[in-house]
Amino acid sequence: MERTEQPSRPERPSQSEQSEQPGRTDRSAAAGGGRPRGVTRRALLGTAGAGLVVGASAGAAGAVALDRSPAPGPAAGPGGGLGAARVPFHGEHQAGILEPQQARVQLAAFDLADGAGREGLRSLLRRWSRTAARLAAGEPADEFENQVALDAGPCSLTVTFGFGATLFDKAGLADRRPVALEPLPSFPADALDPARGDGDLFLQIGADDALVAVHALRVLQRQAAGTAALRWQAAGFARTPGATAHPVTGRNLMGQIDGTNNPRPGEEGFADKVFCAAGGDRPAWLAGGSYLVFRRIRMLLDNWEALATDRQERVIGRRKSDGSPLSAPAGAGESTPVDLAAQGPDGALAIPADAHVRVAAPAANGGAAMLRRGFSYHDGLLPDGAPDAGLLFLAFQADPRRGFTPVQRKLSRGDGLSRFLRHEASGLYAVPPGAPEGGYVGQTLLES
Ligand SMILES: C=CC1=C(C)c2cc3[nH]c(cc4nc(cc5[nH]c(cc1n2)c(C)c5CCC(=O)O)C(CCC(=O)O)=C4C)c(C)c3C=C
Ligand SMILES: [Fe+2]
Repeated sequence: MERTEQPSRPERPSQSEQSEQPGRTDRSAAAGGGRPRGVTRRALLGTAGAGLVVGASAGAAGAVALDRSPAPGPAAGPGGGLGAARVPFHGEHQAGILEPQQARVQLAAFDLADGAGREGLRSLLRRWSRTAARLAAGEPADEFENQVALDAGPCSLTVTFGFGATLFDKAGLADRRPVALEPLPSFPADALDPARGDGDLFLQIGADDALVAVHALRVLQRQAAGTAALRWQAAGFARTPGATAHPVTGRNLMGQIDGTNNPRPGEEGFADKVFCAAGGDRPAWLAGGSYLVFRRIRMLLDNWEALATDRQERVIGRRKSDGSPLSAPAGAGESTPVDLAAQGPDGALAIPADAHVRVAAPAANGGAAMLRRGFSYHDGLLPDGAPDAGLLFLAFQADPRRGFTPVQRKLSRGDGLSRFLRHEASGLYAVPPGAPEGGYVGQTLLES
């Protein structure tokens, strides 16, 4: 049975469409295009009382809880409702950056085969883009369709492509490698396994259904045969839409509300923090693109869970219950601004000197900022019985030399949270701009 187009397939809204907060823009608006053509706000929000509901305090792209419960009517049923939500593949920026995080993610990196060269890369990127666009629109792949996800709609599928530094030499593009794609420095306590990081080509595949994401990966992997081989793969998850009674920013496996203080689309300076511009040492082909830092960060959950809640909260600087900063009264809510100077009745800092939010804050790092979009992972137990679980940290930024690197340098030295973390794999990728209709991701690199 083939999946068919639904007559009234709702588009998946951007963060701003969900939050309805003034001053925010949706993915296309951030790209200067406004709401996707032909999609009304009503379609984006679903019918009254059903569909998409958003919290006022949501702060993070990808951290906004969203009720995508099926709307009544013709879109319900197989591929309808939540499954019918779709994110257009084409646009100024690639999909999977500004949209809310889906419930599932597959991350994968590939290495280019010897001899594939520039032509092999171009052909692969064309095929991958075509397939990603078809799957995101709810159409079957036009090659290697294995019918694994036949009954499902696109479930907000996004496929985001990244290029590792090693790609450029192999594809005869060394002169086009961005300077900012230089390897990340090693940080104290890094315990990185290169086999689970780096890679020439990177894919972030997000969907609200695990099978839809795995299906996309499988098809893309088979299309790469002979041109690029899978180097590593990781599966992650975030909160499933509709899992909470009220929209709340998602939690990580330490139980913290994670993603509150992300840069927000529509805020002044957002694009400068997240997207690349041309000029200076910044290549024109990457304008409108971004850089993605990936870190596989294992959490020492047995140690963490042995800590009393009030001590856990002092490690972060925010309460577990509602994410409110320790500088504000309990119950103030996660959107309450952090006051790093606030003192308790005893005169001590309300947010401890080594609290994660203090050490990571842009104010403490010369304004360094990034758009975090991480997913949890839980891959069973290690030989010593500890959970192999943590965060697939993903952060988009305009320049890692001004974003991730200075912040991680500081965290690795003075962050109370780092006692409970192990950085086990790492990757840095240039994320090209989005492709126009009829184009492919990477075209600006390969054809300009
Ligand atoms: C180098 C960058 C960062 C890494 C690595 C990192 C790992 C990491 N963080 C959490 C949990 C939380 N982080 C929070 C805030 C926060 N984290 C970073 C950067 C890195 N985190 C920044 C820039 C910020 C925002 C700081 C601010 O401006 O206030 C929070 C608080 C809620 C929030 O704002 O998101 C939590 C919780 C974990 C568990 C983790 C590694 C596993
Ligand atoms: Fe953090």
